[in-house]
Amino acid sequence: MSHGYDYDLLCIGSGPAGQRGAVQAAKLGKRAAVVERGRVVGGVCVATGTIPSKTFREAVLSLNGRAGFGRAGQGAGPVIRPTAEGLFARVAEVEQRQRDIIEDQLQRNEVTVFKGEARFIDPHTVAVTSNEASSVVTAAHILIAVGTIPAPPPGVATAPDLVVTSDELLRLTRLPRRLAVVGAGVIGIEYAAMFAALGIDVTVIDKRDRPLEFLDREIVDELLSQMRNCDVTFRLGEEVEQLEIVEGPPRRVVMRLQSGKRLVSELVLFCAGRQGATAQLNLPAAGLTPDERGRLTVDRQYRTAVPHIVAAGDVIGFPSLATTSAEQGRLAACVTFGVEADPMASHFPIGIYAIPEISMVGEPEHELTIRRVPYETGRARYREIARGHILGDDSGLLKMLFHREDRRLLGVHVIGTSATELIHIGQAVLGLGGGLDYFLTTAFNYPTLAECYKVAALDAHNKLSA
Ligand SMILES: Cc1cc2nc3c(=O)[nH]c(=O)nc-3n(C[C@H](O)[C@H](O)[C@H](O)COP(=O)(O)OP(=O)(O)OC[C@H]3O[C@@H](n4cnc5c(N)ncnc54)[C@H](O)[C@@H]3O)c2cc1C
Ligand SMILES: NC(=O)c1ccc[n+]([C@@H]2O[C@H](COP(=O)([O-])OP(=O)(O)OC[C@H]3O[C@@H](n4cnc5c(N)ncnc54)[C@H](O)[C@@H]3O)[C@@H](O)[C@H]2O)c1
Repeated sequence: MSHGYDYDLLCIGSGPAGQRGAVQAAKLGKRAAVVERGRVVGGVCVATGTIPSKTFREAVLSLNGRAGFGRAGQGAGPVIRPTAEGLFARVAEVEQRQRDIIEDQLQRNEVTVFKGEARFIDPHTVAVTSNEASSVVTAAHILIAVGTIPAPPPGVATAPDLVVTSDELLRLTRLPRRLAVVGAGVIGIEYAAMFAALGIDVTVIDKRDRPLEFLDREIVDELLSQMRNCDVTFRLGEEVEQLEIVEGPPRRVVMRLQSGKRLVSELVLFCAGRQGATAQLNLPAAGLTPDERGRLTVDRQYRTAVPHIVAAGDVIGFPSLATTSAEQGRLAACVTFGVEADPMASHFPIGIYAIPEISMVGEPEHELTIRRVPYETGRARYREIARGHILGDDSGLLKMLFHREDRRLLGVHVIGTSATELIHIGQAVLGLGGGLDYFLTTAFNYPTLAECYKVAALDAHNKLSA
């Protein structure tokens, strides 16, 4: 089918979507290649996103000596003053290991890797340009998996010591005493929690009145309360209009808010959304037009408006997670080569690696209320659970929502130690269409946090029987 082309599938971008798309094509016996403009393979996921941020979090937690709450150096023992160098060393080590694994996997599957920036010449032809070389590659099919870049801060360019996005944050050479975080999305909340746990004064500014609106409100309220206990200040309902650098000494950043206020900070993390990384692709040459945030629209089979070009991962928008991007990339490759593959399950979990961590699957309470679905809640607090005591986590909470009539599980919401792991029990039950009776009749290992499921189910059962 692809006679005359260099490759059967060319994936632009080597993040989770591009990698999985290429490997899936190779497994189907196709000639696959990946183009990556970054120094190394792995995408935002390995270079600046998921892997570095989660490794940094572990480094912070190991300083605190437990999965949680309070600030570095508090509690027993001498005060520890962490250094940027010490914290980031582990990040670099894990990133390198992840890259080795990905490179090895691509090599094993005979996927060619082109280093350079891809730019369409025509719908089947891409120019790949780097400082060292340039080449032209043709392909029968193309997977656009270029991911996203941070929205730029208004008014200033990023400056390593004053204004950073999540791309530069973990390259700081010293830790600040105060940090302002603009944007209380997932990135802002995660990093605010991590820096606060290091004893840094953190202020979070967001134009919305409630952060993380897609999560269950009870869980978000609990998170904000725990973050406030860690001295994080939230300025909600405040829009940052402009950033300005004031030459010192000391040099400072001034944030002008729409309300007329001015806030001064020694370092600003600007994480107020991300946009599709399509600006350099010359999409018109391929016959494609991105939306106003640089993203591409696809159908349920990841096809763009041009039949032989598919797109997957963050560049197509929600849910923009590493795991869903990888699965989309794999499915897009299957679709491309006419291989039957079940669509991705609709119930995928969301994990927010704040301190404490949060995870959810299914629907939050306010969505059920809006849709007038009759439901009952069951709660288990870690302080009632033996494993919670052993871990020293008294503030964790697991909440399940069941349909009042047929007792189906509708949603699970967890805040506390291992929430992002614990959620998968709920995900399996939800995905298999199970409900209250499963939890009432099953037994879990003891002492584990899984016991929360039993306790929460009994709580819901008692309410439904009352
Ligand atoms: C700070 C942060 C933390 C995150 N934490 C989590 C988390 O905990 N859990 C989670 O599930 N998700 C997390 N994410 C999201 C996750 O990283 C993304 O969903 C995932 O990386 C998207 O994969 P992708 O393959 O679509 O694109 P990306 O990983 O963004 O990869 C795209 C690649 O394409 C390359 N590229 C772009 N344009 C071109 C071009 N013209 N030519 C050649 N190459 C090009 C880029 O250099 C990049 O390497 C986080 C993101 C950030 C920013
Ligand atoms: N654990 C995870 O799964 C994880 C972790 C980190 C990032 N991610 C991914 O990264 C992306 C999140 O990126 P993000 O947090 O930058 O974006 P976001 O869009 O989620 O949040 C941006 C926030 O900034 C606020 N904002 C925008 N402009 C503002 C302004 N001028 N002043 C004040 N507030 C402003 C918005 O109200 C919003 O709350 C998502 O796609 C997410 O899926 C996922």
